[in-house]
Amino acid sequence: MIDLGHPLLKVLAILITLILWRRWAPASYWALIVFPRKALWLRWTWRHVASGCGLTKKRHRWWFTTVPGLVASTGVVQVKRRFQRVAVDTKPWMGLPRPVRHGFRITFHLLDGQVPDDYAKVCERLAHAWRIEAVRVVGSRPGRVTLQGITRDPLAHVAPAVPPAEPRDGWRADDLLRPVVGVLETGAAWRMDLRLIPHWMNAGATQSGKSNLINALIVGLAPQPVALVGFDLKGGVELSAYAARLTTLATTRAECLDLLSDLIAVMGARMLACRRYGVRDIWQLPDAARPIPVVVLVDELAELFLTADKAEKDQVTRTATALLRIAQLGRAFGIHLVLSGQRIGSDLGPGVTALRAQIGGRVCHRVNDPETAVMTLGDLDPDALVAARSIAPELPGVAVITGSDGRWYRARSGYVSTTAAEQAAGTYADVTPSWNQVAASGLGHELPGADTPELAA
Ligand SMILES: Nc1ncnc2c1ncn2[C@@H]1O[C@H](COP(=O)(O)OP(=O)(O)OP(=O)(O)O)[C@@H](O)[C@H]1O
Repeated sequence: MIDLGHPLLKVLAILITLILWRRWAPASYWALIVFPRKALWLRWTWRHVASGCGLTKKRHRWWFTTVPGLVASTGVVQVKRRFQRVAVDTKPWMGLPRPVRHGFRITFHLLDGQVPDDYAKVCERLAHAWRIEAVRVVGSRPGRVTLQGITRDPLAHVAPAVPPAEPRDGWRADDLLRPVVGVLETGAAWRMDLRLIPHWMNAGATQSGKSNLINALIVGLAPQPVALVGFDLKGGVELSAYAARLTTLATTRAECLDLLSDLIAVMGARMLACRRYGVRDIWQLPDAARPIPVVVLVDELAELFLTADKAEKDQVTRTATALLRIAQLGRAFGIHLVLSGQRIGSDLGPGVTALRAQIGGRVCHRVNDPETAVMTLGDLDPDALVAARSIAPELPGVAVITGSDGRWYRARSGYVSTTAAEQAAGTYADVTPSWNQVAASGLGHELPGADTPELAA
């Protein structure tokens, strides 16, 4: 007969319960079992960790001790008296760690002379010291910085993006040009905010997830009153599936050049309208007079810059100049670029380097060559480069991106199959403005002086 009260059986039952709890409800297991121990340990070791990571500062303090030799243990001064003014290492004040999904958050008070970037620079050191996957700066306000410790990669499993089921359900006015395309490593939504960062570069090796991001963008933008324009230099194989929601699609270099000229003409007309109203950009225009925003999706940017002979060189120069003009002026006039490609290196010509300087939004998926990573992220932070170079091939869709706060983040797009994106494009086909509507939108609505010859033209 088994004695159910036997201590060994009790221990076994507790162990099995813990294992099952951890497996089936990892979030509550983390918050109630693992986190309290971790939080105590973080507080207990903070002085050593802060000192090891270079976050402490020397401060002079009055120090009283009954055992003078003890003060020497700070490694600063040898004192003979019991009451002494000594230099000691001061650690930044650490708030109470708070559990979050996949980790914890802690707010620190910055010591005088410190800035949040000092913490961003030592994130990798902190992650090793705390024995966790990663540490990121997730917020700051005057005198405070909040760090998030990530205990396991939250990007390993990201829920697929679900296209809105009902037409017109898909967006709110606040979401205009701010589609959610995935999740950030911190667990927050990855919003590709075209209003804040007007142009984006989407780089990555083959099979790294570039097209998936375009699909997620199509699903996010399809319900919105925006014009989507496609440049598909892969002969249309990537974007033609979404033709129902595209205002126009160019598939050859000549077509691209014509379309770029048309976009520049539209931009010129919008410029004139803004001037007539005395405003700086289309977002300051009255709602009725605001032109339709245009999002230009370019697939395989390198194809636009490759030259085989002299005749093509002229075409490429004109294309590069047109893209650069849109990148420079497009934000104010509601024309946004999303440039995708495998190679976005300076070997494609000086046009690419100049273009990059105008593109604030960066998405760097797994890349084959360091130069594309440097080209995409190089002016962000050396740590961003390291993070991009270490994206594993088995995690397509993972990328290093610029966040709305100007910092870099690891993120992963929500999986969107071509079929789902095609379906979304079909559902919202009736939202698609024609090219004539795009060109004429916003012009002539009670425009002061609309009858002037230059505008009428
Ligand atoms: N966020 C994601 N989650 C899960 N799977 C993804 C994700 N992104 C991409 N994939 C998968 O990875 C594979 C490659 O993705 P995708 O076609 O987007 O890559 P790509 O960079 O556009 O490749 P190529 O340059 O060859 O067209 C696809 O099978 C896709 O289903």
